Amino acid sequence: MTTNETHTSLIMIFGATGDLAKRKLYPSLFHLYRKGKLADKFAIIGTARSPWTHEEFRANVKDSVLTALGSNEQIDDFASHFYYQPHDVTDSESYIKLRNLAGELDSKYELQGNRIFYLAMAPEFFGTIADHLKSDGLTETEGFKRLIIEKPFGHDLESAEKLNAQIRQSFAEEEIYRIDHYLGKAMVQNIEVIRFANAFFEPLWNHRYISNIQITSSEKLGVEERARYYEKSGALRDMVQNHMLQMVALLAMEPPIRLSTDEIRSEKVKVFRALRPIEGEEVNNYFVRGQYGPGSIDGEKVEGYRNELNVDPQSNTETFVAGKLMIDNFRWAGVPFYIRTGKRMTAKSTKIVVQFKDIPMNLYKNNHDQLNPNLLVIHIQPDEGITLHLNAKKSGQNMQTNPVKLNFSNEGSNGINTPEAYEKLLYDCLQGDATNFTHWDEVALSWRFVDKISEVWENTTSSTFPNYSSGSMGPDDADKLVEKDGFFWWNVTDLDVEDCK
Ligand SMILES: NC(=O)C1=CN([C@@H]2O[C@H](COP(=O)(O)OP(=O)(O)OC[C@H]3O[C@@H](n4cnc5c(N)ncnc54)[C@H](OP(=O)(O)O)[C@@H]3O)[C@@H](O)[C@H]2O)C=CC1
Ligand SMILES: O=C1O[C@H](COP(=O)(O)O)[C@@H](O)[C@H](O)[C@H]1O
Repeated sequence: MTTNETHTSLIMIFGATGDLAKRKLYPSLFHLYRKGKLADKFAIIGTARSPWTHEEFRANVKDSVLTALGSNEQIDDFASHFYYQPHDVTDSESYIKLRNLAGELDSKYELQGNRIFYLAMAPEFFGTIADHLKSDGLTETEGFKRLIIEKPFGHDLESAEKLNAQIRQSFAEEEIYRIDHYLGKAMVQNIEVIRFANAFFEPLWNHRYISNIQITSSEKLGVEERARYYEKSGALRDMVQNHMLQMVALLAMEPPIRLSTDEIRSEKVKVFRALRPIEGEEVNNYFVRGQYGPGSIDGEKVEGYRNELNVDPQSNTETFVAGKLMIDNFRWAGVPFYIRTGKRMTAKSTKIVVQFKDIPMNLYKNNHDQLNPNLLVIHIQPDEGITLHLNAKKSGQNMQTNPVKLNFSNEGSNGINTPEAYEKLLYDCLQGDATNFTHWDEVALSWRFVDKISEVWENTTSSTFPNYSSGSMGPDDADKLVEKDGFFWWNVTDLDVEDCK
């Protein structure tokens, strides 16, 4: 469901002085404002412990927009909608102050009692805030009330269940918007369109014609200042439980009977239910973990993970995961979905490669032509687009083949598209469209899958860490994982849309 309406709401941001708010949320809100999607009837209340005034807050918001977008047109008008209330999440009294300010702004901007609460804070506070929002009367409102909740949603299934039960005391499932920012990326949203709006893909989209699917999401950055969180999370919880599994679900799901939130989510849930559980001794046959050592990125020397700030020098935390997922249903029987993700790799790149099966016979082999497999490459970031790798005839008087690439480049959006993803998702929430947010059932099933793997990894110290150099594409075992099935990882750095023209 999407419309181009403008929307009226109060947005209350918990964690308003933090990194996410500054780098992603304020620039996204500014974009929406500039595009006329927020109209004049909106107000933002920022809250955190820092004792800022409204003016200091507005100056920070302007600064973050200027830094991210370099734009100052309409910035003063935009910033005038921002208000700040210092507040400690555990202190009941300050929720009363927030409630009073919300009431005042409701009348001033004619917000019809619509409220979005955005929890951009450390996850240990999510439950407490949700409790207070109800007990201190902030959710008693005449309009809609919606809760946007950042990742991670729990640390494992048990903690996620507890958190879910707690927030469900204050919000109904349809009022909860669990963010997975990959679901806001243009080309992730395009997966469904590519599959379900093209006559020639859907008939081929199954085990008869697809040999394997590879999803790579590599980063050049290391752990940066996030070691306190990352040491307990690792790449499996940080990237696989959410973003990687969500992409798998979109690639593997059945066509929904209609494009409604419930129908799409229900098809994704069926994929998670069909995921072959990997546990115990099987884990190391299906999954490979890695941790970066020192190396060089863009010609600059960088430290290994164990030397990063706040990281245990003996850390057993994985900064890289490669895995083979099997979806045990009729459509996907026998087709491996390979995933890999990690920090400090060669390139910042997210790509999906769908490799089709070889044709039954090569008629051109007398010319010693090696036929390349057909590939569909979906470029998620930094370049956005689609490439089809085909075989065509070489020009001239011969019957020789030549690999060719048909390319669609999503012009005008070359870069890391995270702010745009937040913009889309914020707008979806304003519209009450939860399709691109994760339902509790998806979260629960993906934790159930991931927990079995982390159980094994946490109970066995890796004797090989660090096992890949910064600036590489991960440990050798990740290559072996795919090679033992007769495949290899397609080189994502050779597959850029620009290179395919
Ligand atoms: N940063 C990013 O790129 C991403 C972040 N996320 C998620 O977003 C959330 C926020 O992350 P991030 O912005 O990086 O975190 P930060 O540590 O930068 O910000 C935390 C915020 O919480 C406030 N805060 C801390 N303790 C309290 C308290 N007791 N009462 C009230 N406010 C408090 C801090 O402000 P003050 O000190 O003034 O109180 C600050 O505004 C996390 O769940 C994270 O996992 C998800 C994806 C990417
Ligand atoms: O959620 C997260 O995602 C980022 C990667 O996001 P991207 O949009 O830049 O691809 C990752 O760096 C971070 O560790 C993780 O928490």
